[in-house]
Amino acid sequence: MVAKRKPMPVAEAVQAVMNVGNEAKKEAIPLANSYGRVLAEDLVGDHDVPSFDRSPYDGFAIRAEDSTGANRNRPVHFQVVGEIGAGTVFPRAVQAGEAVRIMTGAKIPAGCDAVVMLELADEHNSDEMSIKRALSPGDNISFQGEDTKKGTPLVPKGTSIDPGVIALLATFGYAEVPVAIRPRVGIIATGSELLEVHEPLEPGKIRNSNAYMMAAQVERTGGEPVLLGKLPDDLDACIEAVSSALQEVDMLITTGGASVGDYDYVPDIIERLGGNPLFNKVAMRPGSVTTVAEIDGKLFFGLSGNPSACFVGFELFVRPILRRSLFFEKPHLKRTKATLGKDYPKPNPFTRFVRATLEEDDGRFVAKPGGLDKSGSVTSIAGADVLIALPGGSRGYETGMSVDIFLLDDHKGSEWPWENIVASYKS
Ligand SMILES: Nc1nc2c(c(=O)[nH]1)N[C@H]1C(S)=C(S)[C@@H](COP(=O)(O)OP(=O)(O)OC[C@H]3O[C@@H](n4cnc5c(N)ncnc54)[C@H](O)[C@@H]3O)O[C@H]1N2
Ligand code: MOO
Repeated sequence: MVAKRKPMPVAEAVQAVMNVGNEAKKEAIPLANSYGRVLAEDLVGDHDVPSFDRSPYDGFAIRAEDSTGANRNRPVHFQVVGEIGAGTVFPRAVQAGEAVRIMTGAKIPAGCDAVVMLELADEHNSDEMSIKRALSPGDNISFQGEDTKKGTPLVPKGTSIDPGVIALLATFGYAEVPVAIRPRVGIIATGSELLEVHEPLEPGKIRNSNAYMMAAQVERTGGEPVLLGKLPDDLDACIEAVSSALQEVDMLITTGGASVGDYDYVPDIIERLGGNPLFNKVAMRPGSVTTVAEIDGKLFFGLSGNPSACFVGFELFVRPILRRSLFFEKPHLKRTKATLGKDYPKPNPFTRFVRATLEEDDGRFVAKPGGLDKSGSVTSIAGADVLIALPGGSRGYETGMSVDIFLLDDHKGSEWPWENIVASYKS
């Protein structure tokens, strides 16, 4: 007789994993390699940006008061006393009636408080120009600190480094960037039916797809996958492999063997290695067999062998703790609402996480369950944008109902109807 397992509610199970401390650690890496990594310290501007008043235009820097009264009939003339490009500083204070030819990005010379655009100045020769309109102090100046002031918090730690963050890191002189060390996540596939990816099919066998899928999930989350191969259904071999893998990695995932069958060894492995089980069944579908334990102070995830269940188990249980150990403040999948795009008549006592595509219809997000909705299905994972969360109960769900969705990719969103936009901006 197989011992009955008691399913733990999903939220409680997720919390149980999050309660296991997984300290985030940092390292310094070159800026050029930091894209996609996670910032390990708050980024605070240590100087004003820009750090000096500068010209936003090619033109002439003047004293605004000297232009008083200029109009079309009575242009005001200036003596052009020099020229500066960006990076060059005019060496002296500008006097009454003088102008400095200045290029975009150059520091405003001392004494000047306005810039006339080149197009609005009449140049008479290389050392004289006139203008037909008066300027006010501050006209056409990019002021020191207008972008950001020294001491302003700009990007919190735990943020993915994207091109905008890279621009800031470069602006503030981070040749080396403090980033979270990518936790090493070991992946072992179990099952005597598994073939390597390059092997031809044989009767009763399948290729190991879960290990590679999870390696990609680990990478997408920000961790470093460590593929540790596949194991036959042999308890001693599994125990040996899990035990030595745990020495090498920060957390370990196995796929397969988590259920109650004759060769489902996950419970035995945990027991034999003296692990502390957090749960061995979750009130969800797919992935009800998801088992998590702490062994030797490290998290051990026994995910289902069924591909869709394995996928969901990773996103719900592995992703958040991995993100927590990358300093993320909000480690869980982003949640929002959408309209159900297709009937889901199958009632279930457990919460269901249904793979679906996300489309936009008349300004609303519509989530459409796609493909075969079985936990053994592999095809419906590809192309899934979201997981629809359907609470357990005795009824099904109808098209048009409002449902919670979890976004599988941080940057998901509907694509712009680009041709329409281009058409509407034809000027
Ligand atoms: N009597 C019961 N049988 C089952 C129960 C149950 O409660 N009572 N639960 C079912 C549910 S739900 C799930 S989910 C599966 C979970 O099974 P395991 O985690 O033990 O996984 P396996 O039996 O090893 O494999 C399941 C399925 O997935 C295929 N598989 C395994 N590894 C991989 C891989 N690396 N890549 C691709 N596919 C893989 C495997 O061949 C099986 O077809 O148990 C149900 N049974
Ligand atoms: O755990 Mo199974 O995936 O519920 O279907």
